[in-house]
Amino acid sequence: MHGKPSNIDDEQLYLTRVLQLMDRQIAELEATVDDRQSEIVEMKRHFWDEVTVDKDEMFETYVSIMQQAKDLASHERVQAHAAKWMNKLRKHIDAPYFGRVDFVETTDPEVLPVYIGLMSVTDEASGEHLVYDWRTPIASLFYDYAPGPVRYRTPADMIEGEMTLKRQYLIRGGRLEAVFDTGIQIGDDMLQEMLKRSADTKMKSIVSTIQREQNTIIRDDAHDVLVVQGAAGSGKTSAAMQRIAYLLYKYRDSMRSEQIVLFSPNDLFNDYVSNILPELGESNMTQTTYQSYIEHRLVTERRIEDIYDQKERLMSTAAQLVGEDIADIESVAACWKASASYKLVLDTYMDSLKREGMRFIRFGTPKRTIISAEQLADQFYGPFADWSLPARMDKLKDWVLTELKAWAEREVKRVYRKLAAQPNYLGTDDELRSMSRKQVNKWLKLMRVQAKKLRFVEWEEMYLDLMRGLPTWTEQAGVTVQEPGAATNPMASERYANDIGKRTVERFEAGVIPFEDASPLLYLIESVEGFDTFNHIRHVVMDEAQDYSPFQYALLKRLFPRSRFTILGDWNQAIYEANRMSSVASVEEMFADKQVGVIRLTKSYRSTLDIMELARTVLPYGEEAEPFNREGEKPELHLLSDEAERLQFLDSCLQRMKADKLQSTAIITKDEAAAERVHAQLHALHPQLKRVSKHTKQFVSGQWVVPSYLAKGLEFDAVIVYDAEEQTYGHESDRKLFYTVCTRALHRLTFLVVGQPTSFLNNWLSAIK
Ligand SMILES: Nc1ncnc2c1ncn2[C@@H]1O[C@H](COP(=O)(O)OP(=O)(O)OP(=O)(O)O)[C@@H](O)[C@H]1O
Repeated sequence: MHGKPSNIDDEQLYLTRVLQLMDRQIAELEATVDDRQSEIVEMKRHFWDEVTVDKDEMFETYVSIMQQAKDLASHERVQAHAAKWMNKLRKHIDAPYFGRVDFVETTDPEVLPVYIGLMSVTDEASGEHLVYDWRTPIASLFYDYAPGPVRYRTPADMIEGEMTLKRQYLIRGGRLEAVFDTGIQIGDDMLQEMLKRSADTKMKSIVSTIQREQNTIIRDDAHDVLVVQGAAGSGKTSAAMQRIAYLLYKYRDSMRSEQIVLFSPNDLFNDYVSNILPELGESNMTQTTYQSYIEHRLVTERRIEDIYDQKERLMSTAAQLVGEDIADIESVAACWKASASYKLVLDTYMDSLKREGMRFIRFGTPKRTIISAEQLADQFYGPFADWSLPARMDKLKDWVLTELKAWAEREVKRVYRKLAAQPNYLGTDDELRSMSRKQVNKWLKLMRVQAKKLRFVEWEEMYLDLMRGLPTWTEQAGVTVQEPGAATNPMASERYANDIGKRTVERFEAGVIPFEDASPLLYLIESVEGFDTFNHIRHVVMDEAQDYSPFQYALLKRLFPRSRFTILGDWNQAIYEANRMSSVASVEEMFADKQVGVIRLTKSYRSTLDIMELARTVLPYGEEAEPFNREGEKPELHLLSDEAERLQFLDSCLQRMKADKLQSTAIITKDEAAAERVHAQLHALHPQLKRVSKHTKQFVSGQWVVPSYLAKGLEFDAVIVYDAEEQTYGHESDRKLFYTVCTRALHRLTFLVVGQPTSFLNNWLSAIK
């Protein structure tokens, strides 16, 4: 492009040119797709006609078949590629670009206008790049600089020059609706426009308004582990999604979307973010949760408690102890079992297993033992004793397989003799042999699977051995059990260890593996069996990373040894006191053997200025969160005389939100029981009202009742905090939970209170008096 469009008419002409080119390309690709489709159909129909089948020349026949198959595959590849490109053009033709920078390279006086969009558009006839993909190196100028001296890095070089213009466009349905010339930040006007919008059902991409600090996250390539601490609503999740799209573009020849894994808090959140990559023209990555990995890996008949059940349990025991001056043993146990100190206890226990303590499961049929538990232990602690634990397991497996084979040979003969000795005629000799083999193979097959999967250890029983002797093991490990933040006290420690051990045994006996025990149990199993690894995974993204314990980090790190990590968290929102990495510094320590980068996002985009200012008073000592200057309704607090009046008021709130056409409203209760109650009471009047539970899989717009901890990571146009009283949010440990709840609101925040408002609101209430 020579000569730059400088006024609105020129811009209109440029857009028309781009649209015409895209239209032409779509038409050409359509023709290619259709042609190839008919050719493929023809080739498939006449595949054998084209092959020369020559009985005497088998090699020639083989070559001929291979050639035909190769031609077919090549046609199919071309067709798939053309179809993909065509769909991309169709998708982006409504708004082919959103930004432009004019760049003059130091070594060349010509002005290069760089239009930036979601995909590149090139005029192949002239070789001109009419639109650059937002992920190209030159496009980074748009996100990083104001007009003036600039530079960007290409794979080969650093290019320097000057930016003479920075412009943004609002294009909808192929029509140019607005043009803004912008300065340092990507137009505040544009961002205001974006942020004023209603919360949609799914998270949206932010490509056209990525901020400079977010761009450093998206394009960072220097670190193996990138840790992002970002205030609530600072765009951590959004930036992470764009980062994945960026990496898929940059490494398009070597990285596929399935090689990227997103660990998110739950299925609902996974659904919430599932649209972004397809919107950006990429396939979705693998999305999972830590719980689903644990459930896949721990083969057990017991129910594995998840973090939400644990939270409910801890909230209810804490509520029972309000005002009492005794330690909450449930909370002490949950915190301690997620700590590095408990890991030392497990390591000590594991060390002892080298000498004794392994519990094995016999091999055999229900009636007959083939290899007893004692024989297995004799091998493990006898001939294999010099090897490491995983090597011993491997050797034991081989030994078992050999023993089983020998048994099977003996058993087939025995069964055959038994059948042959029967007075009734059962079949020919061959038939009798085959019957005997079949009978034995049935058991052999089962036992071989058991051996190959190393399912011959009673792991849960061993874990309970550890629990029964917990005070001793703790002492041997040289650590103490203590309340979080309390001073070391060996007497109290022994009592705690004893109590914790007993309670754990009781829970296991009741058929439940508590959440705090699931990761340690898996750690025990994997340390002895050898660790599971997913070597093909290239990148792991952990969202809500403050909610993972050191144990979980250690497991994930080992699971993905060849992967880079993007770790996003907000330590202000660490609502699982019992299960968390204490700080960004501890994450850095965890990955001390890798190149770690830390980025802090302090600006918050989600909520209005008033909501963010309120949130800041809830957490005065938290990490900085600078609100984006967006006006809205002031947060409200309503004092109500009783539960009946609260429900009545809620009913009118819901009606108002509906009349105001808000797309999404959340009534946030502290716990699940309250959510169930509110939903049951209001459902008749508001049949559209839905309740979120940990089993909810789909995020759709509308009116919801949500327990506090499940609202994490999500956002709503309006949030009504159902039970904002001291009685509910009265404990210091609820402060971050309350902060998290308040920061879910984009435009409106309402507190309902029966009794005394929570003291977390005191600062705000005195400020607005
Ligand atoms: N650069 C941006 N342009 C437009 N919108 C943005 C930008 N950055 C963030 N947002 C919007 O701000 C909101 C919050 O973003 P996001 O959910 O990614 O933040 P977060 O840091 O993960 O939040 P939290 O930790 O509170 O869950 C979203 O609505 C997102 O679209």
